[in-house]
Amino acid sequence: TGSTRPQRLLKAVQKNASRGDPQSVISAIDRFCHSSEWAMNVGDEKGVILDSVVCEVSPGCALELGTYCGYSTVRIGRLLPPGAKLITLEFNPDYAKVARQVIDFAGLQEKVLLVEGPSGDLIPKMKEQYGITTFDLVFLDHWKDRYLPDTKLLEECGLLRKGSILLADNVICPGTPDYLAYVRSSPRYESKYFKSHLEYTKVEDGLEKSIFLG
Ligand SMILES: Oc1cc(-c2ccc(F)cc2)cc2cncnc12
Ligand SMILES: [Mg+2]
Repeated sequence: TGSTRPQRLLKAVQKNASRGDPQSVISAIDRFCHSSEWAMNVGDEKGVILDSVVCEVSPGCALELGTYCGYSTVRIGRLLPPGAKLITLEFNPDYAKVARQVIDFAGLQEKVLLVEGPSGDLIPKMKEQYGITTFDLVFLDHWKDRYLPDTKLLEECGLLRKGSILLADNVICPGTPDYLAYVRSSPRYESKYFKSHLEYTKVEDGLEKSIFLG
């Protein structure tokens, strides 16, 4: 039987990147996606915006919803301050299997905890199972119909604090209209749109950055 796209992406990392060098892992995946096969990583253009938000927030505790192959996990993990942790949730076991190997190849396994399962089930367990008080940064990059319910769940579970930052991918393409309407109209958020392009294409997309006001 043939390989899957995530497996071919992993092979490209193992072939073209250097073990323990996160930047080389990022570059190898971007090269694979530009020249070989498109894949739904946040990509290099939106990735620069992600990097700038991670550096600005400098989170002690971050959450990623939607790991896929671990590209944005590595982008975030490489910029975390010493002792900081990133929890990343992935529903698809085949994606999780590849992502673990990409994260390990980058040498970030001490900073990153990948948890397999549906975000709606895992978020309510964050405090008791992983000792989380609140998240300083949440990167939303999973199924578009889960952005709004998971955001409300984070609020209800007391996992956001005054100043927590939500950064959402794909708010234009594929689009998350209910989430955008919510964070842009709610008095509990201050929201800003960063215009960009769908990874590895010229199609418009962007990131929405929302500050939770408490
Ligand atoms: O960044 C992304 C892009 C796309 C996507 C797929 C097909 C298409 F035509 C356009 C966009 C889907 C995603 C699902 N989860 C997380 N991120 C995604
Ligand atoms: Mg995305």
